[in-house]
Amino acid sequence: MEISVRQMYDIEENGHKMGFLKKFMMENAGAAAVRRLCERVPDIASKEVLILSGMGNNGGDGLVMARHLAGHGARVTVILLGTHDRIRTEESSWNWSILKKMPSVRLMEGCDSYPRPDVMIDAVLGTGIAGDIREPYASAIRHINGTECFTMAVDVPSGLNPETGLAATPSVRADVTVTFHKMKRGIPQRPDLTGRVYVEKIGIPPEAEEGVL
Ligand SMILES: NC(=O)C1=CN([C@@H]2O[C@H](COP(=O)(O)OP(=O)(O)OC[C@H]3O[C@@H](n4cnc5c(N)ncnc54)[C@H](O)[C@@H]3O)[C@@H](O)[C@H]2O)[C@H](O)CC1
Ligand SMILES: [K+]
Repeated sequence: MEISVRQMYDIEENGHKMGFLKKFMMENAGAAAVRRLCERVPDIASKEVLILSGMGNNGGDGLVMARHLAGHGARVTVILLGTHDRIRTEESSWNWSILKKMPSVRLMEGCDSYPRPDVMIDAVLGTGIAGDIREPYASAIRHINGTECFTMAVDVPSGLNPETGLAATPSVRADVTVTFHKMKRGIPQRPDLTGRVYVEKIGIPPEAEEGVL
């Protein structure tokens, strides 16, 4: 079943009000994405992974992935597309503060030149996308598309509108996309951008869908 972005936000909100806090959803989202990544890239411990994280919760999912990937022995760099004081949500800031205590993960706040990794994680933009892509997000997306390496998009390839299926210029072209809870209706419209799509449950109680679906 495909759902709208509005329905996804309402389900998330209901789950949060039930006490299944958004930070738990984010933890499960990042962990599920890493499990899929390890399936697709079995020798992850020998890999250089670059995570490009935006300032919203899509970026927060990327921060969770950084911690899990460090646990798997990967060499992880996170580029936050702004400064940490401009992170927009409590759950994402919370994950950033954990990474600050982890020398095993290289953290950068903004950057002039991007490292060239073996694996790229697109955690730039998710369901919060609105309008034309602004900087520094646009450059980050162009960088992702300019590398040949294996690319995983978190929730939706950045630039693709998960409601309408319309793709901004630029939009990420991913090898795989891991989306959360249920398929958002715009995602299956652009297999050329998403690559293979996995839909992962993130622990939201089914009761959170009552009155929404
Ligand atoms: N579905 C769930 O239950 C869960 C989803 N998670 C993840 O959260 C994101 C949605 O997070 P949100 O903070 O609402 O939005 P984004 O991160 O996608 O973007 C907000 C961020 O981006 C800026 N922005 C928006 N449009 C543009 C643009 N055109 N150009 C540049 N910048 C833009 C905006 O200003 C904000 O800073 C969802 O996709 C999932 O990945 C939860 O982690 C778990 C639960
Ligand atoms: K993304």
